[in-house]
Amino acid sequence: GAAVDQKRWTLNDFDIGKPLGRGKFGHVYLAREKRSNHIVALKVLFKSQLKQSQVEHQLRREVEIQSHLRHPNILRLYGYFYDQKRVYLILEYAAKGELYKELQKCKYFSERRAATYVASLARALIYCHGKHVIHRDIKPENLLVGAQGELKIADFGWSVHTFNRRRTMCGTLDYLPPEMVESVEHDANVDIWSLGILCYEFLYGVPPFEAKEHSDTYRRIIQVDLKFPSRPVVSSAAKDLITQMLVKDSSQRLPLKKLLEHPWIVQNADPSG
Ligand SMILES: O=C(O)c1cc(-c2cccc(F)c2)nc2ccccc12
Ligand SMILES: [Mg+2]
Repeated sequence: GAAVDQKRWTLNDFDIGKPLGRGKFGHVYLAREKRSNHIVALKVLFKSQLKQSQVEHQLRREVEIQSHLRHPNILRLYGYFYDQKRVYLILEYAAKGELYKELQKCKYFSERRAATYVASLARALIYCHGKHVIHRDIKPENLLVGAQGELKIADFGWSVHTFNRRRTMCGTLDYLPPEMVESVEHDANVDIWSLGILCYEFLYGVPPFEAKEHSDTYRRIIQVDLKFPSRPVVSSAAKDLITQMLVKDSSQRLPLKKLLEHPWIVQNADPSG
Protein backbone atom coordinates (compact mmCIF):
# COMPACT_ATOMS: atom_id res chain seq x y z
CA GLY A 1 0.00 0.00 0.00
CA ALA A 2 0.95 3.65 -0.27
CA ALA A 3 1.98 6.14 2.42
CA VAL A 4 1.58 9.85 2.84
CA ASP A 5 5.27 10.67 2.91
CA GLN A 6 5.97 8.60 -0.20
CA LYS A 7 7.88 5.96 1.85
CA ARG A 8 6.48 2.42 1.37
CA TRP A 9 6.00 1.17 4.89
CA THR A 10 5.51 -2.50 5.81
CA LEU A 11 4.88 -4.25 9.10
CA ASN A 12 8.55 -5.35 9.07
CA ASP A 13 9.56 -1.72 9.57
CA PHE A 14 8.19 -1.87 13.13
CA ASP A 15 8.68 -3.66 16.43
CA ILE A 16 5.19 -3.99 17.90
CA GLY A 17 4.71 -3.22 21.61
CA LYS A 18 1.82 -3.23 24.09
CA PRO A 19 -1.78 -2.64 23.01
CA LEU A 20 -2.78 0.99 23.72
CA GLY A 21 -6.52 0.58 23.21
CA ARG A 22 -9.17 -0.78 20.96
CA GLY A 23 -11.58 1.03 18.68
CA LYS A 24 -14.56 -0.10 16.67
CA PHE A 25 -12.49 -1.15 13.66
CA GLY A 26 -9.41 -2.58 15.33
CA HIS A 27 -6.68 -2.09 17.91
CA VAL A 28 -3.91 0.45 18.49
CA TYR A 29 -0.41 -0.72 19.45
CA LEU A 30 2.67 1.01 20.69
CA ALA A 31 5.35 0.47 18.03
CA ARG A 32 8.94 1.44 17.25
CA GLU A 33 10.08 2.13 13.71
CA LYS A 34 13.27 0.04 13.46
CA ARG A 35 15.55 2.36 11.46
CA SER A 36 14.83 5.56 13.39
CA ASN A 37 13.84 3.99 16.74
CA HIS A 38 10.93 6.46 16.55
CA ILE A 39 8.06 5.51 18.90
CA VAL A 40 4.62 5.64 17.22
CA ALA A 41 1.09 4.38 17.71
CA LEU A 42 0.12 1.82 15.06
CA LYS A 43 -3.62 1.67 14.45
CA VAL A 44 -4.68 -1.63 12.83
CA LEU A 45 -8.03 -1.62 11.03
CA PHE A 46 -9.66 -4.71 9.58
CA LYS A 47 -10.70 -4.31 5.95
CA SER A 48 -13.66 -6.63 6.56
CA GLN A 49 -14.94 -4.30 9.30
CA LEU A 50 -14.32 -1.19 7.16
CA LYS A 51 -16.20 -2.74 4.23
CA GLN A 52 -19.03 -3.94 6.43
CA SER A 53 -19.43 -0.42 7.84
CA GLN A 54 -18.97 1.18 4.40
CA VAL A 55 -16.36 3.64 5.65
CA GLU A 56 -13.45 2.93 3.29
CA HIS A 57 -13.86 6.21 1.39
CA GLN A 58 -14.18 8.23 4.58
CA LEU A 59 -11.03 6.62 5.92
CA ARG A 60 -9.11 7.53 2.76
CA ARG A 61 -10.40 11.12 2.89
CA GLU A 62 -9.64 11.53 6.59
CA VAL A 63 -6.14 10.06 6.08
CA GLU A 64 -5.64 12.52 3.25
CA ILE A 65 -6.73 15.44 5.47
CA GLN A 66 -4.92 14.33 8.61
CA SER A 67 -1.63 13.63 6.87
CA HIS A 68 -1.45 17.26 5.69
CA LEU A 69 -2.22 18.84 9.07
CA ARG A 70 0.85 19.98 11.00
CA HIS A 71 0.04 21.58 14.36
CA PRO A 72 1.29 20.94 17.92
CA ASN A 73 -2.28 20.33 19.09
CA ILE A 74 -3.29 17.96 16.28
CA LEU A 75 -2.14 14.35 16.40
CA ARG A 76 0.20 13.64 13.48
CA LEU A 77 -0.51 10.92 10.91
CA TYR A 78 2.93 9.94 9.57
CA GLY A 79 1.76 7.39 6.99
CA TYR A 80 -0.23 4.27 6.31
CA PHE A 81 0.09 0.93 4.55
CA TYR A 82 -2.07 -2.15 4.11
CA ASP A 83 -1.82 -5.88 3.54
CA GLN A 84 -4.35 -8.53 2.56
CA LYS A 85 -6.63 -8.11 5.58
CA ARG A 86 -5.70 -4.91 7.37
CA VAL A 87 -5.03 -1.19 6.97
CA TYR A 88 -2.30 0.21 9.25
CA LEU A 89 -2.14 3.89 10.27
CA ILE A 90 1.15 5.24 11.62
CA LEU A 91 0.21 7.83 14.24
CA GLU A 92 1.97 10.12 16.69
CA TYR A 93 2.12 8.50 20.14
CA ALA A 94 0.45 10.67 22.83
CA ALA A 95 2.20 9.51 25.99
CA LYS A 96 -0.40 10.69 28.53
CA GLY A 97 -3.34 9.01 26.82
CA GLU A 98 -6.99 9.93 26.62
CA LEU A 99 -8.23 13.21 28.07
CA TYR A 100 -11.69 11.87 28.94
CA LYS A 101 -10.11 9.38 31.38
CA GLU A 102 -8.33 12.28 33.09
CA LEU A 103 -11.62 14.22 33.23
CA GLN A 104 -13.43 11.21 34.74
CA LYS A 105 -10.67 10.81 37.31
CA CYS A 106 -10.63 14.41 38.53
CA LYS A 107 -14.35 15.04 37.86
CA TYR A 108 -13.69 18.54 36.51
CA PHE A 109 -10.66 20.73 35.77
CA SER A 110 -9.40 23.94 37.39
CA GLU A 111 -10.13 27.14 35.48
CA ARG A 112 -6.45 27.47 34.57
CA ARG A 113 -6.29 23.92 33.19
CA ALA A 114 -9.62 24.30 31.34
CA ALA A 115 -8.60 27.66 29.85
CA THR A 116 -5.21 26.28 28.76
CA TYR A 117 -6.90 23.37 26.97
CA VAL A 118 -9.57 25.59 25.38
CA ALA A 119 -6.94 28.04 24.11
CA SER A 120 -4.83 25.27 22.54
CA LEU A 121 -7.91 23.77 20.89
CA ALA A 122 -8.91 27.20 19.59
CA ARG A 123 -5.45 27.61 18.03
CA ALA A 124 -5.69 24.14 16.44
CA LEU A 125 -9.16 24.94 15.06
CA ILE A 126 -8.02 28.32 13.69
CA TYR A 127 -5.26 26.39 11.87
CA CYS A 128 -7.78 23.81 10.55
CA HIS A 129 -10.31 26.43 9.44
CA GLY A 130 -7.47 28.27 7.68
CA LYS A 131 -7.02 25.11 5.61
CA HIS A 132 -10.79 24.73 5.08
CA VAL A 133 -10.88 21.72 7.34
CA ILE A 134 -13.84 21.93 9.70
CA HIS A 135 -15.71 19.75 12.08
CA ARG A 136 -12.91 18.12 13.87
CA ASP A 137 -15.38 16.81 16.33
CA ILE A 138 -13.63 17.86 19.48
CA LYS A 139 -15.39 15.92 22.23
CA PRO A 140 -13.30 14.53 25.12
CA GLU A 141 -13.14 11.04 23.55
CA ASN A 142 -11.23 12.50 20.60
CA LEU A 143 -8.61 14.33 22.65
CA LEU A 144 -5.28 12.85 23.69
CA VAL A 145 -2.56 14.26 25.94
CA GLY A 146 1.09 14.45 24.94
CA ALA A 147 4.12 13.83 27.14
CA GLN A 148 4.26 17.49 28.25
CA GLY A 149 0.55 17.56 29.05
CA GLU A 150 -0.35 19.27 25.77
CA LEU A 151 -3.67 18.49 24.12
CA LYS A 152 -3.84 16.70 20.74
CA ILE A 153 -6.96 16.50 18.59
CA ALA A 154 -6.81 12.81 17.66
CA ASP A 155 -10.01 12.75 15.82
CA PHE A 156 -9.03 11.85 12.31
CA GLY A 157 -11.49 9.48 10.72
CA TRP A 158 -13.23 7.73 13.56
CA SER A 159 -15.43 10.54 14.60
CA VAL A 160 -16.54 10.90 11.00
CA HIS A 161 -17.38 7.22 11.06
CA THR A 162 -18.79 7.34 14.56
CA PHE A 163 -20.21 10.69 13.55
CA ASN A 164 -22.22 8.98 10.83
CA ARG A 165 -22.93 5.99 13.00
CA ARG A 166 -23.00 7.37 16.51
CA ARG A 167 -24.86 10.57 15.93
CA THR A 168 -27.43 9.32 13.47
CA MET A 169 -27.64 5.82 14.95
CA CYS A 170 -26.99 6.11 18.67
CA GLY A 171 -24.51 7.62 21.10
CA THR A 172 -24.16 11.18 22.21
CA LEU A 173 -25.85 14.16 20.61
CA ASP A 174 -24.36 16.30 23.36
CA TYR A 175 -21.84 18.08 21.19
CA LEU A 176 -24.05 18.80 18.19
CA PRO A 177 -24.97 22.46 17.57
CA PRO A 178 -28.58 23.34 16.68
CA GLU A 179 -27.93 23.57 12.95
CA MET A 180 -26.61 20.00 12.89
CA VAL A 181 -29.31 18.65 15.17
CA GLU A 182 -31.82 20.30 12.83
CA SER A 183 -29.54 18.98 10.02
CA VAL A 184 -29.38 22.22 8.13
CA GLU A 185 -26.22 23.52 6.39
CA HIS A 186 -23.30 23.90 8.76
CA ASP A 187 -19.95 25.68 8.55
CA ALA A 188 -16.75 26.13 10.57
CA ASN A 189 -18.80 27.79 13.32
CA VAL A 190 -19.97 24.33 14.39
CA ASP A 191 -16.54 23.93 15.94
CA ILE A 192 -17.03 27.06 18.05
CA TRP A 193 -20.21 25.55 19.50
CA SER A 194 -18.50 22.19 20.24
CA LEU A 195 -15.59 24.00 21.89
CA GLY A 196 -18.12 25.85 24.07
CA ILE A 197 -19.69 22.51 25.06
CA LEU A 198 -16.23 21.17 25.85
CA CYS A 199 -15.32 24.24 27.93
CA TYR A 200 -18.48 23.77 30.01
CA GLU A 201 -17.72 20.06 30.48
CA PHE A 202 -14.12 20.80 31.51
CA LEU A 203 -15.42 23.14 34.25
CA TYR A 204 -18.53 21.24 35.45
CA GLY A 205 -17.68 17.63 34.55
CA VAL A 206 -20.84 17.19 32.45
CA PRO A 207 -21.94 18.67 29.09
CA PRO A 208 -24.56 21.46 29.41
CA PHE A 209 -27.50 19.83 27.62
CA GLU A 210 -27.14 16.31 29.01
CA ALA A 211 -30.46 14.53 29.59
CA LYS A 212 -31.64 10.96 30.05
CA GLU A 213 -33.45 10.77 26.71
CA HIS A 214 -32.10 11.76 23.28
CA SER A 215 -35.30 13.73 22.69
CA ASP A 216 -34.65 15.83 25.81
CA THR A 217 -31.05 16.53 24.82
CA TYR A 218 -32.26 17.43 21.32
CA ARG A 219 -34.80 19.92 22.74
CA ARG A 220 -32.31 21.46 25.18
CA ILE A 221 -29.82 21.98 22.33
CA ILE A 222 -32.21 23.69 19.94
CA GLN A 223 -33.58 25.83 22.76
CA VAL A 224 -30.03 26.51 23.98
CA ASP A 225 -31.30 25.67 27.45
CA LEU A 226 -28.00 26.71 29.10
CA LYS A 227 -27.89 26.60 32.91
CA PHE A 228 -24.88 26.98 35.20
CA PRO A 229 -24.99 24.89 38.41
CA SER A 230 -24.07 26.64 41.68
CA ARG A 231 -21.42 23.94 42.32
CA PRO A 232 -18.57 23.77 41.43
CA VAL A 233 -18.05 27.54 41.74
CA VAL A 234 -17.03 28.92 38.31
CA SER A 235 -16.01 32.51 37.53
CA SER A 236 -18.47 34.78 35.73
CA ALA A 237 -15.75 35.37 33.09
CA ALA A 238 -15.85 31.66 32.20
CA LYS A 239 -19.66 31.68 32.06
CA ASP A 240 -19.53 34.79 29.86
CA LEU A 241 -17.22 33.04 27.37
CA ILE A 242 -19.38 29.89 27.26
CA THR A 243 -22.52 32.01 26.78
CA GLN A 244 -20.89 33.80 23.80
CA MET A 245 -20.03 30.44 22.16
CA LEU A 246 -23.32 28.60 22.71
CA VAL A 247 -25.41 30.88 20.49
CA LYS A 248 -28.04 29.33 18.23
CA ASP A 249 -27.29 31.62 15.27
CA SER A 250 -23.89 30.25 14.17
CA SER A 251 -22.88 33.61 12.67
CA GLN A 252 -23.26 35.24 16.11
CA ARG A 253 -20.88 32.87 17.94
CA LEU A 254 -17.67 34.39 19.30
CA PRO A 255 -15.00 33.95 16.57
CA LEU A 256 -12.06 31.78 17.65
CA LYS A 257 -9.61 34.66 17.25
CA LYS A 258 -11.74 36.76 19.63
CA LEU A 259 -11.87 33.81 22.04
CA LEU A 260 -8.09 34.01 22.41
CA GLU A 261 -8.49 37.66 23.51
CA HIS A 262 -11.31 36.96 25.98
CA PRO A 263 -10.38 38.03 29.56
CA TRP A 264 -11.00 34.52 30.97
CA ILE A 265 -8.54 33.00 28.46
CA VAL A 266 -6.00 35.84 28.82
CA GLN A 267 -6.06 35.60 32.63
CA ASN A 268 -6.14 31.79 32.95
CA ALA A 269 -4.57 30.06 29.95
CA ASP A 270 -0.92 29.06 30.19
CA PRO A 271 0.63 30.71 27.11
CA SER A 272 2.73 27.63 26.26
CA GLY A 273 -0.53 25.68 25.90
O1 LIG B 1 -7.24 -3.07 -0.40
C1 LIG B 1 -7.27 -1.84 -0.54
O2 LIG B 1 -6.83 -1.24 -1.54
C2 LIG B 1 -7.81 -0.94 0.60
C3 LIG B 1 -7.13 0.26 0.86
C4 LIG B 1 -7.60 1.09 1.87
C5 LIG B 1 -6.92 2.36 2.17
C6 LIG B 1 -6.11 2.97 1.23
C7 LIG B 1 -5.51 4.19 1.52
C8 LIG B 1 -5.69 4.81 2.73
C9 LIG B 1 -6.52 4.20 3.67
F1 LIG B 1 -6.66 4.78 4.85
C10 LIG B 1 -7.13 2.98 3.40
N1 LIG B 1 -8.67 0.78 2.61
C11 LIG B 1 -9.36 -0.37 2.38
C12 LIG B 1 -10.49 -0.66 3.17
C13 LIG B 1 -11.19 -1.81 2.98
C14 LIG B 1 -10.78 -2.73 1.97
C15 LIG B 1 -9.69 -2.47 1.19
C16 LIG B 1 -8.94 -1.29 1.37
MG1 LIG C 1 -14.27 14.12 12.65
